[in-house]
Amino acid sequence: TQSTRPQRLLGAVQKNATRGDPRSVVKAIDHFCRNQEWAMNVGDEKGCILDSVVSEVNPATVLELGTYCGYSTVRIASLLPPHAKLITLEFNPDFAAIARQVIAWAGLEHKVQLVEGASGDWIPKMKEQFGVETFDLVFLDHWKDRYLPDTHLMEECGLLRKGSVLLADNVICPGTPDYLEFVRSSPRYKSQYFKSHLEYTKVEDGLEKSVFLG
Ligand SMILES: O=C(NCCO)c1cc(-c2ccc(F)cc2)cc(O)c1O
Ligand SMILES: [Mg+2]
Repeated sequence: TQSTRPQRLLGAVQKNATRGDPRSVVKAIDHFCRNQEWAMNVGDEKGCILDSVVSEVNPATVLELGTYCGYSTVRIASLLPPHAKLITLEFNPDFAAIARQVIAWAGLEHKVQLVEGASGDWIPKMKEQFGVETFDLVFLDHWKDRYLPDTHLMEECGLLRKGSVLLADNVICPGTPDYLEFVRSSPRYKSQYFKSHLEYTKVEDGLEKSVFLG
């Protein structure tokens, strides 16, 4: 039976990365995606921007929407302080199964809670299920048409505080026009665009960093 691309990506990690070494996991995935098969990880170029925002925010609580194979989960979790928590939501069970193994290979299970299901269902349950007050950082990288409704939902559920940072992938490609228009025009957000490229390509893409002003 045929393997899937996520399964082949996991194989590349298990073959080429060192257990317990997050940087080697990131390097192995980037090498696989550049040389064998493109995959929709945030990638190395946008990944460096992600790293700098994570380091600047130094978050105690992080929400990632869209785990895929766990590439950005590993990048973020490897930069978190000792007792910080990252909750990552993934709708696709096949992606989630691969991501769990990638995160485990990196030795980061203790920092990461991977939740399977729809963001729209789980966001309202965050406080009661995971004892979360508010998120210091949210990385949006899931279905592009869910960025805006989920941002409204996070506000309504009191999951954002003054200074919470939203960092959104793919605001140009595939694009999130309604989200971009909202965060750039709303008086409740201070937005900034980080121009980059679609992972492993020369196509323009970028990250939008938006600070919630309360
Ligand atoms: O759909 C995406 N993520 C949610 C599902 O896990 C996604 C898609 C693409 C992409 C795909 C096809 C193409 F032609 C161009 C871009 C890129 C990304 O970074 C992404 O996050
Ligand atoms: Mg993406």
